[in-house]
Amino acid sequence: MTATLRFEDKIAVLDLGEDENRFSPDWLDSVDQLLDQALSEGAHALVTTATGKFYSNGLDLDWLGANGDKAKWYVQQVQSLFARMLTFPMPTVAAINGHAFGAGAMLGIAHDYRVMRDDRGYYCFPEVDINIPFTEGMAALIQAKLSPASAIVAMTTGRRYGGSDAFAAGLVDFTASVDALTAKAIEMVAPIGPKNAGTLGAIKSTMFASVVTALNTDG
Ligand SMILES: C/C=C/C(=O)SCCNC(=O)CCNC(=O)[C@H](O)C(C)(C)COP(=O)(O)OP(=O)(O)OC[C@H]1O[C@@H](n2cnc3c(N)ncnc32)[C@H](O)[C@@H]1OP(=O)(O)O
Repeated sequence: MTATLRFEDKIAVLDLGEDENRFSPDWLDSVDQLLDQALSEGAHALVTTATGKFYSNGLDLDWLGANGDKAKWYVQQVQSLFARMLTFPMPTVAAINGHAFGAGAMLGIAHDYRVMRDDRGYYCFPEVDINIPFTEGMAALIQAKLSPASAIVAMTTGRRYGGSDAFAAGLVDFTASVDALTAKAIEMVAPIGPKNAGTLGAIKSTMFASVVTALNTDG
Protein backbone atom coordinates (compact mmCIF):
# COMPACT_ATOMS: atom_id res chain seq x y z
CA MET A 1 0.00 0.00 0.00
CA THR A 2 3.05 2.24 0.11
CA ALA A 3 2.96 5.15 -2.31
CA THR A 4 6.32 6.20 -3.76
CA LEU A 5 7.75 9.04 -5.83
CA ARG A 6 10.45 8.87 -8.47
CA PHE A 7 11.65 11.24 -11.15
CA GLU A 8 12.05 10.54 -14.85
CA ASP A 9 14.11 13.54 -15.87
CA LYS A 10 11.95 16.47 -14.73
CA ILE A 11 8.69 14.50 -14.53
CA ALA A 12 7.58 13.32 -11.09
CA VAL A 13 6.04 9.84 -11.21
CA LEU A 14 3.90 9.09 -8.16
CA ASP A 15 3.11 5.38 -7.76
CA LEU A 16 -0.03 5.00 -5.65
CA GLY A 17 0.98 1.54 -4.43
CA GLU A 18 0.83 -2.11 -5.33
CA ASP A 19 -2.44 -3.38 -3.91
CA GLU A 20 -5.96 -1.93 -4.07
CA ASN A 21 -4.59 1.47 -3.04
CA ARG A 22 -7.65 2.29 -0.98
CA PHE A 23 -7.86 5.77 0.52
CA SER A 24 -6.88 4.96 4.12
CA PRO A 25 -5.95 7.97 6.27
CA ASP A 26 -2.28 6.87 6.22
CA TRP A 27 -2.35 6.50 2.43
CA LEU A 28 -3.91 9.95 2.07
CA ASP A 29 -1.15 11.43 4.25
CA SER A 30 1.60 9.74 2.27
CA VAL A 31 0.20 10.88 -1.09
CA ASP A 32 -0.12 14.43 0.26
CA GLN A 33 3.52 14.37 1.38
CA LEU A 34 4.70 13.02 -1.97
CA LEU A 35 2.84 15.82 -3.75
CA ASP A 36 4.68 18.27 -1.47
CA GLN A 37 7.93 16.57 -2.51
CA ALA A 38 7.14 16.82 -6.22
CA LEU A 39 6.65 20.54 -5.74
CA SER A 40 9.69 21.13 -3.56
CA GLU A 41 11.97 19.20 -5.93
CA GLY A 42 10.91 21.30 -8.90
CA ALA A 43 9.00 18.80 -11.04
CA HIS A 44 7.82 20.15 -14.37
CA ALA A 45 4.82 17.80 -14.46
CA LEU A 46 3.23 15.00 -12.45
CA VAL A 47 2.25 11.48 -13.54
CA THR A 48 0.36 9.24 -11.15
CA THR A 49 0.07 5.51 -11.70
CA ALA A 50 0.21 2.33 -9.63
CA THR A 51 1.68 -1.16 -9.69
CA GLY A 52 -0.38 -4.24 -10.47
CA LYS A 53 -4.00 -4.52 -11.51
CA PHE A 54 -5.44 -1.61 -9.51
CA TYR A 55 -4.99 2.14 -9.95
CA SER A 56 -7.23 2.57 -6.90
CA ASN A 57 -10.34 0.82 -5.63
CA GLY A 58 -11.44 4.02 -3.87
CA LEU A 59 -12.62 4.73 -0.36
CA ASP A 60 -11.37 2.50 2.45
CA LEU A 61 -14.82 1.19 3.38
CA ASP A 62 -13.39 -1.17 6.03
CA TRP A 63 -11.74 1.76 7.84
CA LEU A 64 -14.88 3.83 7.43
CA GLY A 65 -17.04 1.03 8.84
CA ALA A 66 -14.83 0.87 11.93
CA ASN A 67 -14.61 4.65 12.32
CA GLY A 68 -18.10 5.88 11.54
CA ASP A 69 -17.72 8.73 14.02
CA LYS A 70 -14.93 10.15 11.82
CA ALA A 71 -16.85 9.91 8.54
CA LYS A 72 -17.23 13.65 8.05
CA TRP A 73 -13.53 14.29 8.73
CA TYR A 74 -12.58 11.40 6.43
CA VAL A 75 -14.66 12.62 3.49
CA GLN A 76 -13.13 16.07 3.91
CA GLN A 77 -9.63 14.54 3.74
CA VAL A 78 -10.57 12.71 0.54
CA GLN A 79 -12.11 15.79 -1.01
CA SER A 80 -9.05 17.85 -0.09
CA LEU A 81 -6.96 15.49 -2.19
CA PHE A 82 -9.36 15.88 -5.12
CA ALA A 83 -9.23 19.68 -4.83
CA ARG A 84 -5.44 19.63 -4.55
CA MET A 85 -5.06 17.45 -7.64
CA LEU A 86 -7.63 19.48 -9.59
CA THR A 87 -5.63 22.67 -9.03
CA PHE A 88 -2.12 21.20 -8.77
CA PRO A 89 0.26 23.86 -10.11
CA MET A 90 1.88 21.75 -12.82
CA PRO A 91 0.48 19.62 -15.66
CA THR A 92 -0.91 16.33 -14.34
CA VAL A 93 -1.76 13.04 -16.01
CA ALA A 94 -3.15 9.86 -14.50
CA ALA A 95 -1.75 6.68 -16.06
CA ILE A 96 -4.57 4.29 -15.25
CA ASN A 97 -2.82 0.92 -15.02
CA GLY A 98 -5.87 -1.07 -13.89
CA HIS A 99 -9.14 -0.83 -12.04
CA ALA A 100 -10.13 2.70 -10.99
CA PHE A 101 -13.34 2.59 -8.93
CA GLY A 102 -15.23 5.20 -6.95
CA ALA A 103 -12.87 7.66 -5.33
CA GLY A 104 -10.04 6.11 -7.37
CA ALA A 105 -11.92 7.06 -10.54
CA MET A 106 -12.53 10.54 -9.09
CA LEU A 107 -8.83 11.00 -8.38
CA GLY A 108 -8.12 10.15 -12.02
CA ILE A 109 -10.76 12.63 -13.19
CA ALA A 110 -9.15 15.36 -11.06
CA HIS A 111 -5.98 15.22 -13.21
CA ASP A 112 -5.60 17.36 -16.33
CA TYR A 113 -5.32 14.27 -18.55
CA ARG A 114 -5.77 10.51 -18.40
CA VAL A 115 -4.28 7.56 -20.30
CA MET A 116 -5.63 4.08 -19.60
CA ARG A 117 -4.30 0.60 -20.14
CA ASP A 118 -6.02 -0.77 -23.23
CA ASP A 119 -6.58 -4.42 -22.38
CA ARG A 120 -7.47 -4.86 -18.69
CA GLY A 121 -9.03 -2.92 -15.87
CA TYR A 122 -12.27 -0.99 -15.51
CA TYR A 123 -12.95 2.70 -14.97
CA CYS A 124 -16.12 2.81 -12.91
CA PHE A 125 -18.27 4.97 -10.66
CA PRO A 126 -20.14 2.21 -8.80
CA GLU A 127 -21.92 4.52 -6.32
CA VAL A 128 -25.42 3.82 -7.68
CA ASP A 129 -24.94 0.09 -7.11
CA ILE A 130 -23.33 0.32 -3.66
CA ASN A 131 -25.80 2.89 -2.33
CA ILE A 132 -23.32 5.68 -1.65
CA PRO A 133 -24.65 8.85 -3.30
CA PHE A 134 -22.09 11.34 -4.56
CA THR A 135 -21.50 14.39 -2.39
CA GLU A 136 -22.06 17.71 -4.15
CA GLY A 137 -18.30 18.16 -4.45
CA MET A 138 -17.78 14.72 -5.99
CA ALA A 139 -20.61 15.25 -8.49
CA ALA A 140 -19.27 18.69 -9.41
CA LEU A 141 -15.81 17.25 -9.95
CA ILE A 142 -16.96 14.51 -12.32
CA GLN A 143 -19.37 16.78 -14.18
CA ALA A 144 -16.62 19.38 -14.68
CA LYS A 145 -14.63 16.90 -16.75
CA LEU A 146 -17.22 14.80 -18.62
CA SER A 147 -19.79 15.74 -21.22
CA PRO A 148 -23.35 15.80 -19.81
CA ALA A 149 -24.22 12.69 -21.81
CA SER A 150 -21.19 10.76 -20.56
CA ALA A 151 -21.75 11.96 -16.98
CA ILE A 152 -25.33 10.63 -17.00
CA VAL A 153 -24.19 7.16 -18.03
CA ALA A 154 -21.06 7.08 -15.88
CA MET A 155 -22.72 8.42 -12.71
CA THR A 156 -26.17 6.79 -12.85
CA THR A 157 -25.61 3.31 -14.31
CA GLY A 158 -22.48 1.97 -12.61
CA ARG A 159 -21.12 1.03 -16.04
CA ARG A 160 -17.68 -0.55 -16.03
CA TYR A 161 -15.62 0.98 -18.84
CA GLY A 162 -12.71 -0.92 -20.32
CA GLY A 163 -10.00 1.16 -21.99
CA SER A 164 -11.60 1.54 -25.43
CA ASP A 165 -15.03 2.27 -23.92
CA ALA A 166 -13.51 4.84 -21.56
CA PHE A 167 -11.80 6.51 -24.51
CA ALA A 168 -15.03 6.57 -26.55
CA ALA A 169 -16.91 8.15 -23.63
CA GLY A 170 -14.23 10.78 -23.07
CA LEU A 171 -13.26 9.50 -19.63
CA VAL A 172 -9.68 9.09 -20.84
CA ASP A 173 -7.67 10.92 -23.50
CA PHE A 174 -5.60 7.98 -24.75
CA THR A 175 -5.16 4.27 -24.27
CA ALA A 176 -1.83 2.42 -24.35
CA SER A 177 -0.44 -1.03 -23.68
CA VAL A 178 0.52 -1.57 -20.07
CA ASP A 179 4.21 -1.56 -20.98
CA ALA A 180 3.90 1.79 -22.75
CA LEU A 181 1.54 3.43 -20.26
CA THR A 182 3.93 5.56 -18.19
CA ALA A 183 5.95 6.52 -21.25
CA LYS A 184 2.75 7.65 -22.99
CA ALA A 185 1.78 9.71 -19.91
CA ILE A 186 5.21 11.37 -19.85
CA GLU A 187 5.01 12.01 -23.60
CA MET A 188 1.70 13.84 -23.00
CA VAL A 189 3.08 16.33 -20.46
CA ALA A 190 6.85 16.60 -21.05
CA PRO A 191 6.52 18.86 -24.12
CA ILE A 192 4.44 21.36 -22.13
CA GLY A 193 7.62 22.28 -20.27
CA PRO A 194 7.91 24.10 -16.96
CA LYS A 195 5.25 26.66 -16.16
CA ASN A 196 5.19 29.23 -13.40
CA ALA A 197 3.54 27.38 -10.52
CA GLY A 198 1.77 30.44 -9.15
CA THR A 199 0.30 31.29 -12.53
CA LEU A 200 -0.77 27.75 -13.45
CA GLY A 201 -2.21 27.15 -9.98
CA ALA A 202 -4.17 30.41 -10.23
CA ILE A 203 -5.51 29.48 -13.68
CA LYS A 204 -6.72 26.06 -12.53
CA SER A 205 -8.17 27.55 -9.32
CA THR A 206 -10.17 30.02 -11.39
CA MET A 207 -11.24 27.42 -13.96
CA PHE A 208 -12.56 25.10 -11.24
CA ALA A 209 -13.50 27.61 -8.53
CA SER A 210 -17.05 26.32 -8.03
CA VAL A 211 -15.86 22.70 -7.86
CA VAL A 212 -13.21 23.57 -5.28
CA THR A 213 -15.78 25.44 -3.20
CA ALA A 214 -18.09 22.42 -3.28
CA LEU A 215 -15.23 20.05 -2.39
CA ASN A 216 -14.11 22.26 0.49
CA THR A 217 -17.51 22.88 2.03
CA ASP A 218 -19.07 19.49 1.46
CA GLY A 219 -18.71 16.16 3.16
C1 LIG B 1 -18.56 7.94 -2.94
C2 LIG B 1 -17.90 6.59 -2.85
C3 LIG B 1 -16.66 6.35 -3.31
C4 LIG B 1 -15.95 5.04 -3.21
O1 LIG B 1 -14.80 4.98 -3.51
S1 LIG B 1 -16.80 3.66 -2.61
C5 LIG B 1 -15.73 2.28 -2.96
C6 LIG B 1 -15.74 1.95 -4.47
N1 LIG B 1 -14.97 0.74 -4.74
C7 LIG B 1 -15.53 -0.42 -5.04
O2 LIG B 1 -16.74 -0.58 -5.09
C8 LIG B 1 -14.59 -1.57 -5.32
C9 LIG B 1 -14.99 -2.27 -6.58
N2 LIG B 1 -13.99 -3.29 -6.91
C10 LIG B 1 -14.30 -4.57 -7.20
O3 LIG B 1 -15.45 -4.97 -7.20
C11 LIG B 1 -13.17 -5.49 -7.55
O4 LIG B 1 -12.03 -5.19 -6.84
C12 LIG B 1 -12.87 -5.44 -9.07
C13 LIG B 1 -14.10 -5.83 -9.88
C14 LIG B 1 -12.39 -4.07 -9.48
C15 LIG B 1 -11.76 -6.45 -9.36
O5 LIG B 1 -12.19 -7.70 -8.92
P1 LIG B 1 -11.35 -9.02 -9.25
O6 LIG B 1 -12.10 -10.17 -8.66
O7 LIG B 1 -9.96 -8.84 -8.75
O8 LIG B 1 -11.49 -9.12 -10.80
P2 LIG B 1 -10.40 -9.10 -11.99
O9 LIG B 1 -9.68 -10.40 -11.99
O10 LIG B 1 -9.52 -7.90 -11.94
O11 LIG B 1 -11.32 -8.93 -13.27
C16 LIG B 1 -12.67 -9.35 -13.25
C17 LIG B 1 -13.03 -9.81 -14.65
O12 LIG B 1 -13.08 -8.70 -15.50
C18 LIG B 1 -12.26 -8.94 -16.63
N3 LIG B 1 -11.73 -7.69 -17.10
C19 LIG B 1 -10.94 -6.84 -16.40
N4 LIG B 1 -10.70 -5.77 -17.13
C20 LIG B 1 -11.36 -5.92 -18.30
C21 LIG B 1 -11.49 -5.12 -19.46
N5 LIG B 1 -10.93 -3.94 -19.56
N6 LIG B 1 -12.24 -5.59 -20.47
C22 LIG B 1 -12.84 -6.78 -20.38
N7 LIG B 1 -12.76 -7.57 -19.29
C23 LIG B 1 -12.01 -7.14 -18.27
C24 LIG B 1 -11.20 -9.91 -16.15
O13 LIG B 1 -10.65 -10.62 -17.22
C25 LIG B 1 -12.02 -10.78 -15.25
O14 LIG B 1 -12.74 -11.71 -16.01
P3 LIG B 1 -12.72 -13.26 -15.64
O15 LIG B 1 -13.29 -13.35 -14.26
O16 LIG B 1 -13.57 -13.92 -16.68
O17 LIG B 1 -11.28 -13.68 -15.69
